[in-house]
Amino acid sequence: MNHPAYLALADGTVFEGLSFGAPVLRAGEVVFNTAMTGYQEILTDPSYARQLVTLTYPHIGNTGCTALDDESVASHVSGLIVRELPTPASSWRSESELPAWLEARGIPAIAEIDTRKLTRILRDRGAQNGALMAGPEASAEAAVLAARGFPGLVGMDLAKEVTVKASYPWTRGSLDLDSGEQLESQGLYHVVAYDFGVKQNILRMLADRGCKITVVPAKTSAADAMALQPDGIFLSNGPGDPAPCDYAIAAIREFLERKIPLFGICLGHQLLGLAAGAQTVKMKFGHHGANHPVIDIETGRVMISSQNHGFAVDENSLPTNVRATHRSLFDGSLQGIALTDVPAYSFQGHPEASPGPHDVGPVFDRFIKSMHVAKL
Ligand SMILES: NC(=O)CC[C@H](N)C(=O)O
Repeated sequence: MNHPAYLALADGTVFEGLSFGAPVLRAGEVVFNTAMTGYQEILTDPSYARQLVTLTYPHIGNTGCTALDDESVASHVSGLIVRELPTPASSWRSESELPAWLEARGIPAIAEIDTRKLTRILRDRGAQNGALMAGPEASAEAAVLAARGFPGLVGMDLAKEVTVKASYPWTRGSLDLDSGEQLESQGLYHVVAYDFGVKQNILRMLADRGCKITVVPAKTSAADAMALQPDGIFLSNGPGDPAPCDYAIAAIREFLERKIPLFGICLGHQLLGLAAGAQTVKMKFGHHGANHPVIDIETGRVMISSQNHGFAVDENSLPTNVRATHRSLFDGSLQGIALTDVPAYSFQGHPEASPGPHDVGPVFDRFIKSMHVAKL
């Protein structure tokens, strides 16, 4: 028997449904994600901290869960919102059912609500502050109060909350589908990767391209990072507003002065933009999905990309030494930048996909090439 669950928005709108995760109350920003696959990767993407994620695809949970699909050790998402209660898992890869998996991680989940109606609200009015309360004690009133008490993501530094406590090495690449073996990095380049909430597939894709990686905490100073003698610096994805992450912006400015190859993804892209002198803005409902077309401005090539962001670098604020390299074909927003005087690049979407299409994978190669050139 499923207990009741309530999803409340700060404007007082309440959706009543059934609980299938942990019996807890969590507040956050309510967003919608249009990806049709990859619920487990979404639920383990640390960039979703303090967000309640609505999946517009209705059949969620029917392939179960496996540790192989985790994008991080912990789950930081605040809650899950879906149309239908999950059916029993049917997949040879499945190790656990989604409801048990959510409960074990303390994540509340609501099903049997009208996710189309909710998504239309979010699309028309923008991402909303909200709260999800599930379990035998759940009440609509308590959910509304919690929704109204959530201050919103603007100004919230969450990278410092989800980052790793101590640095660690990473050399593991992707699973080789022919042999079933986990590939190992050849160790050609040493990359210091700032963990602002890193997704592991980024580390695997760097390892596949010959990088051995030292993952470091978000507040690592530029001097400490340089002491590790890296060939390049990587800035990861992560949750929250990039603007308050002043420690990271200061470190990136030093890396730019030293002209060391640098590559950023998502939050890392936004932080590079801020360090270079541009500004970031909060988007209306952001981009969360796995089919977003992005154009490479130089080549005219269009790629279908995975996206998950609610802030963006404002293209109009780019200083003269920063070039726009990619744009979203959904709303024209900036999707990539390159500095003209140093080998520093970044991409707003998710070239590592996971979940999503692999069209943008080659943007990693530009970083590898710049480390190769710097070593010559
Ligand atoms: N995936 C990310 O890195 C997200 C970046 C940032 N938290 C945003 O919402 O825009």
